[in-house]
Amino acid sequence: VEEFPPSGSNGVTLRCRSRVKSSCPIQSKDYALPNSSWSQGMMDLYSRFLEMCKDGTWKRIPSYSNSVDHIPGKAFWESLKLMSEKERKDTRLFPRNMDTEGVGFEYAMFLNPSEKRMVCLFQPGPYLEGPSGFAHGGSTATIIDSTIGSCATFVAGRVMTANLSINYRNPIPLGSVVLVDSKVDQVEGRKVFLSCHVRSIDGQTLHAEATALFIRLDSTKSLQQQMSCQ
Ligand SMILES: CCCCC/C=C\C/C=C\C/C=C\C/C=C\CCCC(=O)SCCNC(=O)CCNC(=O)[C@H](O)C(C)(C)COP(=O)(O)OP(=O)(O)OC[C@H]1O[C@@H](n2cnc3c(N)ncnc32)[C@H](O)[C@@H]1OP(=O)(O)O
Repeated sequence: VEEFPPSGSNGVTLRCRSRVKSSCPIQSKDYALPNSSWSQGMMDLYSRFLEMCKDGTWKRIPSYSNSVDHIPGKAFWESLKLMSEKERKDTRLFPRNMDTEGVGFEYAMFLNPSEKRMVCLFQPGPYLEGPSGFAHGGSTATIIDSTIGSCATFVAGRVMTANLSINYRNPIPLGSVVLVDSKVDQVEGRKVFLSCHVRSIDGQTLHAEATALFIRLDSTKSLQQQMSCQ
């Protein structure tokens, strides 16, 4: 069974590995669902975006601890050949590397396919501290890269960050909620140019702005193309 994005409300996607009989599904936990560490501000913003998903304008993007679990359709099976069982078990996406809820990266992404836009609701926890009481700039770079990267992945398929340029305008208080808003500006051959703004929920504070260049790695179809075929 393959679903993308998953339609179930429990956030659990069932998939089968090619080397495993179909009676042995793998359950991947979706981390982009509310948990008890989410503040009221995070919950309100999440509900607002869920509401905007109802007419199909926006799509909630599930978040798993391993990048291969994000790849739908044929590419998913192909990717399994490229990654051993051991690698699957022993690796984790960097922003999903902490088990305790609320201490690290709490985030959820939403995609607007027609605008080629990905937003991320981000609540940085206490283990992301840089300056006292504020998020480390590296954690801000990580969430920007992940949001922009997911946006580029949606539009172009397998990509890598070639350049990421960030201007830090105002520090992000730990435990606050910010909106990371990214979009594809231009695609030229293998090059995908994107931009991003990180703002407070009320839009009054600009925390950071960024531009990025991603390079498409191969000729696989974009996730957008794959989704429209399903
Ligand atoms: C429904 C939607 C679902 C969306 C979500 C789905 C999935 C999400 C999945 C998982 C989510 C997880 C994370 C999100 C995704 C990503 C975030 C993390 C991304 C990273 O954390 S990634 C690690 C850091 N990243 C690197 O570790 C890159 C090291 N690097 C290289 O691996 C190579 O460098 C490479 C591949 C970049 C290029 O190498 P290459 O050999 O393929 O290509 P080449 O060098 O020929 O460049 C081709 C043309 O780009 C120009 N060019 C290249 N680099 C440039 C630069 N820096 N500035 C200006 N121009 C540049 C050249 O000048 C040439 O231009 P021209 O063709 O005009 O001459």
